[in-house]
Amino acid sequence: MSTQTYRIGILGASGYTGADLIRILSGHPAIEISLLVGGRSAGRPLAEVFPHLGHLPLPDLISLDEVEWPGIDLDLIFCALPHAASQEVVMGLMHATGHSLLDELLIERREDLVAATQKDIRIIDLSADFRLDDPAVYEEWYGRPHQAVALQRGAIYGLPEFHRDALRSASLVACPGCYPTAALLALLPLLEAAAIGPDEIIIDAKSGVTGAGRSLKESMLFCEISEAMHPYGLGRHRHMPEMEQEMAKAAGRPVGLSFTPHLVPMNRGELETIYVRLARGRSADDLRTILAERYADEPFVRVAEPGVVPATRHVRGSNQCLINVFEDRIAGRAIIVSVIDNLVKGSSGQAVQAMNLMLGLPETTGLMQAPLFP
Ligand SMILES: NC(=O)C1=CN([C@@H]2O[C@H](COP(=O)(O)OP(=O)(O)OC[C@H]3O[C@@H](n4cnc5c(N)ncnc54)[C@H](OP(=O)(O)O)[C@@H]3O)[C@@H](O)[C@H]2O)C=CC1
Ligand SMILES: CC(=O)N[C@@H](CCC(=O)OP(=O)(O)O)C(=O)O
Repeated sequence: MSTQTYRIGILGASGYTGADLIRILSGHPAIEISLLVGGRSAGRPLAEVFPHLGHLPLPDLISLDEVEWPGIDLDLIFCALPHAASQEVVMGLMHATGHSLLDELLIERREDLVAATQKDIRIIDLSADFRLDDPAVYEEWYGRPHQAVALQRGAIYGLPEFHRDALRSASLVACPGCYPTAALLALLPLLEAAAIGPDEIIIDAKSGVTGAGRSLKESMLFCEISEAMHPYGLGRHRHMPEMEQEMAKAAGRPVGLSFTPHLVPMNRGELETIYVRLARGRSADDLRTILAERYADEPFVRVAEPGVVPATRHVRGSNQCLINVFEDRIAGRAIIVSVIDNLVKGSSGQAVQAMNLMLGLPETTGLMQAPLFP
C-alpha cells in the first residue's frame, strides 16, 4: 500500500455527519485532516464543539469566508452541508480553484478566480444536491431550481457496491441518502434479476434522530421524541425520487414504490422492513440466495444467517449493512429487512468508502470497525 498522505477538508464539520467523518478519518492511515469548516460554530476550537474529539490534533473550525481557495493544498473535500447550500458552495469552490470538471462540462469559468496550476480537488458531497439525474425532478421535490445543473449531471452516485468503477475516476461524488442506501442495497440485485415485481414495493422505514441533523428543531425536542414515534413525509418524502431513479435503472423500467419513514427514539440507526411481490416461480429463499451471492465478496453488505432478524444494534457505529429475507404468510410475497447506521453506511462511512476508491486506496481502509454491541 502507498505511504502517501492525502490532505482532506471537511465543510460542515460541526454537524453530525461532519463529526463522524472526523471520527472515522482520524483512524485512517493515509489521511491528514487539514481544513475544518463550520457555520455558526466557526471560530471555536473543535474540542469545545465536540469534546469527544478533543484528544485529536486537529485544526480549529473556520468559516467558509475564511477559506482561501485559490492555491489551497487539498486532495479531497467532503461537503457535509445542507442541500441547496451545498450546490452553491461546490460550484463556488470549483470556480475558485479552476476545477477541470468545469471545462469537461462546458461551464463558463470566472477567469479572474482561476489558479491555473492548481490540482483538481476531488469532492464528495453528502447532501441530496447531486443525486438526481433530472433537474426538473430536483425542482419538483426540493422546491427550487437547481443552481448547478451541469454539475448535477456530472456527478457519480456514490453507492460503491453498484458504481465502483465510475467512482475510481470520479471528481464529484453524490453520496446516497440514508434511506435510499438501506433500500437500494436490499432491492437492486432483486430488480436486476427480475426476481420481484417492480410495481408493488412497500418500504416501511425507521430512523434515529441524528438522521435529521444537529440544528435545533422544535419537533426534535427530547420530550416530544422520547417514548414516542411517528411517521412523516407520508406519501411524499424527498427520498422517493432518488430510490425510484436507481431502482428503475436496475429494473429497466419505472417502479411502483410506497415509502413511509418513521422517527424513532434512538440516536442513530435505520431499519427498513420491505414488502415485495415475488416474480412467478420465485420463493423467499431464492431472494435470499440472490442477495447472498451478489454480496459474497462485499466487505460492507452481508446477508444474515437464515432466520436471523437484522436489528440496528447489529450495525451500530459500523459501515455494515445487514439484510435478510423472510417468507410472508401471504403466498407470493416476501419480507426483507435491511439495517444500517445512518451516520456510517448511511453517510460518513459510505463517503469514506467512496474516498478510498477515488484515491486508489484499499476500499476498506479505516472502515473495518466492528459494530458497537450491545
Ligand atoms: N444525518 C444523517 O443521517 C444524514 C445526513 N445526510 C446529509 O448530509 C448533510 C449534513 O448532514 P448533518 O451532518 O446531519 O447536518 P447537521 O445539521 O448536523 O450539520 C450541518 C453542518 O452544516 C453547517 N452549515 C449549515 N448551514 C450552513 C451554511 N449556510 N453555510 C455553511 N455551513 C453551514 C453547520 O454548521 P453550524 O452547526 O456550525 O452552524 C453544520 O456543520 C446534509 O445535507 C444531510 O442531508 C445524508 C445522509 C444521512
Ligand atoms: C430522520 C430524518 O429526518 N431523516 C432525514 C433523512 C436524512 C438523509 O439522508 O437526508 P439527505 O437526503 O438530506 O441526505 C429526512 O427524513 O429528511
